[in-house]
Amino acid sequence: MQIVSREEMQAIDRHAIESIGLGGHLLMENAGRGIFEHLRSILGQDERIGVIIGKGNNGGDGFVIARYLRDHGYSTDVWVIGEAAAIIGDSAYHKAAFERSGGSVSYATEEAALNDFEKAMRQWDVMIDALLGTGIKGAPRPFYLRIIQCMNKSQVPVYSVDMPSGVPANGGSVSHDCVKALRTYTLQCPKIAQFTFPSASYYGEVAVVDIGLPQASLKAHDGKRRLWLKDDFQKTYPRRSVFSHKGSHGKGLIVAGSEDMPGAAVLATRAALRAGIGLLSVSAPNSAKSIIAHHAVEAMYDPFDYRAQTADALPKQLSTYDGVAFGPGIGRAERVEDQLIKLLNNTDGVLVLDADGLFYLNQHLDKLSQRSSPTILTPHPGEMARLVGATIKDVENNRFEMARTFSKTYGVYLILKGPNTLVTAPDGQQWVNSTGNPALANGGTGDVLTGIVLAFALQHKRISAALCNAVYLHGFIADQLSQELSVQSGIVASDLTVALPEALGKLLSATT
Ligand SMILES: NC(=O)C1=CN([C@@H]2O[C@H](COP(=O)(O)OP(=O)(O)OC[C@H]3O[C@@H](n4cnc5c(N)ncnc54)[C@H](OP(=O)(O)O)[C@@H]3O)[C@@H](O)[C@H]2O)[C@@H](O)CC1
Ligand SMILES: Nc1ncnc2c1ncn2[C@@H]1O[C@H](COP(=O)(O)OP(=O)(O)O)[C@@H](O)[C@H]1O
Ligand SMILES: [K+]
Repeated sequence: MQIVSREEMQAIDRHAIESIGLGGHLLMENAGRGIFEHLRSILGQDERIGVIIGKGNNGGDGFVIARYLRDHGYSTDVWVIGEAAAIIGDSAYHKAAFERSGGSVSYATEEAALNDFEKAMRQWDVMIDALLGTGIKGAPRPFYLRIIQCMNKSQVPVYSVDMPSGVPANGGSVSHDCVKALRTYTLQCPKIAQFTFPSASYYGEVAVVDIGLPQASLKAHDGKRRLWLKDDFQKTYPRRSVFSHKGSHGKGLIVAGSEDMPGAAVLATRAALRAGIGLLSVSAPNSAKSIIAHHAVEAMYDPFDYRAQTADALPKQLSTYDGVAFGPGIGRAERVEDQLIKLLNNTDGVLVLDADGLFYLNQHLDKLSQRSSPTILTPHPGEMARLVGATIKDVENNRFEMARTFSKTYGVYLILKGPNTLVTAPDGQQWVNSTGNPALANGGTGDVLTGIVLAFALQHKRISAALCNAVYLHGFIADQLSQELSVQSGIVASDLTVALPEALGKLLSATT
């Protein structure tokens, strides 16, 4: 499913109307009707519904919804925020259809009308927010802002059309009030704002409504951002040949752990083994080795002198591995920087950099472009901020743009973690993960992801599919555990490694 910017959505609509010849009022009919079909399955017949309509096309969708609600016997109260004369084009077409069907409209044009509007609002059980959609420019103007504030204050559940009003479709920083929706009905394509912060926090639940935009229009303005779904996992997950052997599924090395953080190495190791890696070695200081060995008996050990303060503090035979993951629990020391440089210069296979393995990377970014085999970085927003010299807020506001620029500049695969983890390939293609929940918001879950990433990168045909599947499975395990236990806390990283095979089985056998 394509994720779009404001400009792409407008260009897609324009293409459908001008090049394909679909009328704008037809798309509006599809939008309003589609949302109505969802609403009728959740609204009680005795509920009083307020429909709040702005002067653009988002408001036009509101007129269609109001017509269907009325026709199906729902008590419907329609308010236009603005003058009657401001409703033009396709929206005026549907306003006329609504009125000719017997519907009536109230108008709130200025502050003086606010009292009446608020009085009407007190009668409502539910409201439909068709005030502003993708067409918003800047912050809502003062009167619209007052309406938005009234809506939020009222505590009446809000169902937003396309976007929670006030939210800019491209996300970014949002310092004004926006409608806080209980649910948002996204029209055809999710917008970037649904996956950046703080804009995402206004959406509530999200349902996608197909409005019949032609594939040709979607393809003509493809921003190369997609949502990665179960179906994508099932299509791309590699099935094993009966003739395969341990050498067929990748030989990996995990450089992880320290005296203070042996657990990170355990988690990454167990995850890589459970995620099906053929052969796995671990490099860790002697002080951590026995703990790791105790918890992951299947792994081998590639020893080196961890007390060495130089790049010699790495196994000698790096080239014998198909892939190396570096970072979980290694801590910060001069030696770590030396190790990073050696890995960047000397590994021929896949290189995964995570956690403190990323700490010194901002000093050595030039080395990334010189690598000829895939480099995968797995930063959380704090680590990303350090890599690009920005604030965490900047990263959260502009995840898509920032990740794309970084991946293209340095030729790396980037997994920018957090809710809706974003995977970016060196050519700029992006995929948003659709699994995971706050059960993952605790220490060690990132180490598990690193293990799965390494294992999948060595088993999939395409690295991008491997990474999307790794984050999908990681989130899916957490979703399964949260569902089974009915909690989103108390699930710890090692639970994920135990639950991995069963979750994978469910994922592969589930029908979409
Ligand atoms: N045919 C199609 O394209 C289809 C579109 N569809 C629907 O249309 C939506 C996009 O419609 P849109 O482009 O008309 O923009 P919309 O979100 O209604 O807002 C624009 C209006 O708001 C105003 N306004 C702007 N900024 C403002 C501010 N800061 N504060 C206050 N007001 C502000 C602006 O006024 P102006 O600046 O022109 O004075 C203008 O009147 C889209 O989300 C989807 O729901 C579907 O029906 C499918 C077919
Ligand atoms: N609220 C959330 N919803 C979904 N996934 C989350 C959430 N919070 C954290 N995660 C996921 O949990 C993992 C945490 O990784 P990280 O921050 O590196 O933790 P650690 O370094 O302690 O292992 C990431 O995969 C991240 O995407
Ligand atoms: K809206």
